[in-house]
Amino acid sequence: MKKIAFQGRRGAYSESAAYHLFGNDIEVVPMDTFEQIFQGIETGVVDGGAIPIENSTAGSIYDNYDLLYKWRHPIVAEVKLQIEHTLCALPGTKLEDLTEVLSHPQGLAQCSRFFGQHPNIKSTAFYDTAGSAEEIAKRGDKHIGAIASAYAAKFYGLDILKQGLENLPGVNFTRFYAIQKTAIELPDFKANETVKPPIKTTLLLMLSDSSKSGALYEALGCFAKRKLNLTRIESRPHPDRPWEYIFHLSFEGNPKDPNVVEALKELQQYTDFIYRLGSFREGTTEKLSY
Ligand SMILES: O=C(O)C(=O)C[C@]1(C(=O)O)C=C[C@@H](O)C=C1
Repeated sequence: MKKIAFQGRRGAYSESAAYHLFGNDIEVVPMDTFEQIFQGIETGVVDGGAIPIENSTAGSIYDNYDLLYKWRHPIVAEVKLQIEHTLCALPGTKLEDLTEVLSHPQGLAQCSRFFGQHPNIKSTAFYDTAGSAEEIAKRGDKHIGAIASAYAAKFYGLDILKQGLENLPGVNFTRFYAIQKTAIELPDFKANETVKPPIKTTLLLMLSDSSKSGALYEALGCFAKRKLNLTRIESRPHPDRPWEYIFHLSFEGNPKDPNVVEALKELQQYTDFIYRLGSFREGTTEKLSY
């Protein structure tokens, strides 16, 4: 059985992502930090990992962008999960009893409106959503609540005080990647065949002359002129070259497509570093399930 790591405690959203990405026949391995997932894959302690990369309202999970650059483990799959947060607390607690609510910073950001409406409740960052549910179950304090999944609330024996706590109920999604030690074999490219969902490719790149005006525009022209659809671009500071940036760029395209091969060849003229981090099927949108 494959061992798949995720950051957090049992019941974290990333655990649900692990099942969607690798199937139900896996052993999930909770880890304290994202870096431990990458390390575990490197040393073979686990076979793969499920990592969040961005939320549709709160934005990028920068730690994972930086770890993808550092460790270069290939991305092999993607899923977009609809995240539904609950406010949970010890059995018998009422909303009026709460003075503090713990959760992962992303969970707090995605539920910021709740704190705006309840200025007397303090929000406290904790290292993951399910871990915050576990923590309040351990502390046994009726003044503290947690923001976590309904599954986590049940798992740690808590009551659900409110459901759909996210700022935009029904439209709060987090995109997750599956990473492992080796890349997957891609389907062959056939001209005039529409593959659904399409193959996406993610690259890391650095521009060779970023001080030149239009440098990024020219580099991206390689995709535009071949009608290759860019789906995401994120820039992150280089870890040891001040004011230089690493671009994480995703586009719809199979590297076996000659059009993609040409685009990447042309891109080399404008970059002094390109690395293909992965090519995989674009993720579908799914509901939480454990
Ligand atoms: O804390 C969790 O449950 C996680 O899986 C982490 C995480 C994240 O880092 O974005 C995953 C999905 C939600 O967006 C909130 C938190």
